[in-house]
Amino acid sequence: MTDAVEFLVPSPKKAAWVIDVAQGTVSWSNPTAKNRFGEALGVSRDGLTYIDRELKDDLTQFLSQSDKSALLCFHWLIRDVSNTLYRCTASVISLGENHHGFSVEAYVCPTEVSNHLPRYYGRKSLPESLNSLIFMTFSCDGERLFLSRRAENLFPAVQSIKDLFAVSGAASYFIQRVKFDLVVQQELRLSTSDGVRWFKLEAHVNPDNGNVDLFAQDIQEVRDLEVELYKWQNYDELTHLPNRHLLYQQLEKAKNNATKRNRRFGLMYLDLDGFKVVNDTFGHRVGDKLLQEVANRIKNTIPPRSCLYRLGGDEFVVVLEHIQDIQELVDIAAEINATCEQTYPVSEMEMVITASIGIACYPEHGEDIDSLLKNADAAMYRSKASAHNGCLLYDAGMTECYSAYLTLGGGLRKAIEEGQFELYYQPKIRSTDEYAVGAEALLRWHHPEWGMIPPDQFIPVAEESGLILPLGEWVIRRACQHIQEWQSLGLPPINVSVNLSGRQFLQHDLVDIVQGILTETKIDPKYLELELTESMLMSDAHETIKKLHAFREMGIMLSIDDFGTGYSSLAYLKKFPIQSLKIDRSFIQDLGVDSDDDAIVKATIAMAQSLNLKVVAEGVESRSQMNLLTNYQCQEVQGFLFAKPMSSTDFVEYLNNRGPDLEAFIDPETL
Ligand SMILES: Nc1nc2c(ncn2[C@@H]2O[C@@H]3COP(=O)(O)O[C@H]4[C@@H](O)[C@H](n5cnc6c(=O)[nH]c(N)nc65)O[C@@H]4COP(=O)(O)O[C@H]3[C@H]2O)c(=O)[nH]1
Repeated sequence: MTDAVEFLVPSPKKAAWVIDVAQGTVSWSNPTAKNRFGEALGVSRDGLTYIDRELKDDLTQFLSQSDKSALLCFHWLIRDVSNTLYRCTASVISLGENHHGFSVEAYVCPTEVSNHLPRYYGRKSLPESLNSLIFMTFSCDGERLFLSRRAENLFPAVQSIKDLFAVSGAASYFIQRVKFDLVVQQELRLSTSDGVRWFKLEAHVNPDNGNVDLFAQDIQEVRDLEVELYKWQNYDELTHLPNRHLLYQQLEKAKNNATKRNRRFGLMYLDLDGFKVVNDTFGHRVGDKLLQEVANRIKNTIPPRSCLYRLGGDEFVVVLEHIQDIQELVDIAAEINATCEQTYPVSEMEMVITASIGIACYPEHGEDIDSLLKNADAAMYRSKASAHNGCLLYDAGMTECYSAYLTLGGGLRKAIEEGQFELYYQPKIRSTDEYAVGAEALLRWHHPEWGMIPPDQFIPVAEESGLILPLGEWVIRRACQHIQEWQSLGLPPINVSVNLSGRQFLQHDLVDIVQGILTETKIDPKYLELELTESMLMSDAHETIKKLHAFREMGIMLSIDDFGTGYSSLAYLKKFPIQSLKIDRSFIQDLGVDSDDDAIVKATIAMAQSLNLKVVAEGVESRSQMNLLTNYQCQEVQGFLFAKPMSSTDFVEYLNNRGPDLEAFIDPETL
């Protein structure tokens, strides 16, 4: 195969030499010939290089065929010092009066050709000797005169030279060139009995009769290889999308077009949220399948004038040319977000994955390709840090945030080691008597330089980097230690809920870790509650149910957080052994103002009760919201109306004032 490629792209430094036939010597050779062939050119004796005896005889005989020999070349095979096969092509030249020689050039010879190549041609038996090659002769008018056996098999219907060609325009051009140049070499597509294939053609006009001798070499395999190579360099193997290499090319073109025509084009940087977790948990085969599905979905969502690229991993870029205004980009990104988040049936699972998108527009957000890419990337990171499955348009302040985001990752690691984290507690209030009967543990990071960093900003970074696993374990341990401390202070035992992150929930030994912490802190498991989100339950129902049952068997309470923002299917929730659900604060916010939210909250509470689930409303800020929730028989509430999250010390004081008396205390589990 390599031979064939080399054959088509001969080295710029061709080996060439001249043979004096009468003397049987190489009378001149260029350095390439000397270096490449050494003694294969001939044996050195008395300062001369003598060619092989047999070759001398053949050349002499060839010459003796009078003038006819000059019309064709004499060919033979030779091996270079590294044993590579070359084809020598010798043309008759004059070395003085009645003194002839040969000018020789050597080309790498593909093995498949060498197998069929006769030692020479140009004698009477020429056509017969060429039967295994694709050789044809046409009259000066292009009429078929002779086809070798192999040519006959390939082109049985050919009557005229132009019938050979797949494209008639190419035929006329080639024939015209042959007429003018007399010797033509060209790569063209011919119509064979096997379909259209690429050939390397070599045509010579016979000066005696004007006939055209045509040699063809089938190079379809080489072409296929070249196409493969192009695909390999420019397309992603998994999704078949164009890759980074083509992206840069298209961006350059898009920029030039936009500058010339005073137009805009847009760039979207897409990164899947938590894809690493999918890969780590379900393996690369499932991850790959999911990537293919996502890529297909995005491809079908974007407008026809745009193009999707895969940069690698879970990163994609969309380029959109001819944008009228920036809002168009935002709308398309929102559409991508919406289609991405639908479930994906992968390996008999209903998988969920979302994408964070950063948008940059030329020329507003960068005048060169690198700045545009960098800024779209920064916007994507910003979007990911604020919430998953969102999109953000770049603005100049983001580059700063971006570097802060990157340093957060490193800072997080140090923060765990240096104990910069603290758990705050927000009371959960029983609606009937407004006593604090539980609390939610909320993580706080006291950064030595930046002060308090809210969890919304660092939890996504911790998720992405995997640091959520040690951090999440620390949260569960610390919450259990506090439960134990409060009980030893004589406070009524209350239930404390801890948020689990998606990646943490997928951790294969999570059940063992929690069991270890319970044993270590010696608390009754019923006082620990794990808050899960709907999307965690959707990823792999079978594994999830197994894990949830293991927690339930240990006596741990389970709840669904942010209910209403995901699948909101109560029927689906029936499958899981959970005890309560928390209505997301976005529904509570407009309670009494937005009748839709009222209806949703009312229906959720009613349905949850029919499933024997406790309902907690979060984000209660006003008395009117509280009154409505009590009316709808929501059992517990949480919100700034009662208390903001507070440190453990403050919470102890709070419980002393607002918690139920020990005697009057009702065990939360009996609610
Ligand atoms: N506007 C308003 N907000 C209220 C009100 N009542 C409570 N909140 C806030 O709502 C969030 C409730 O927590 P979440 O939905 O689980 O949402 C949490 C949770 O998803 C995540 N998070 C916090 N701690 C942890 C943790 O230890 N592990 C994990 N995985 N996530 C955590 O960060 C999110 C945000 O936590 P926070 O900033 O502490 O924000 C808390 C809380 O301060 C109210 O009346 N009005």
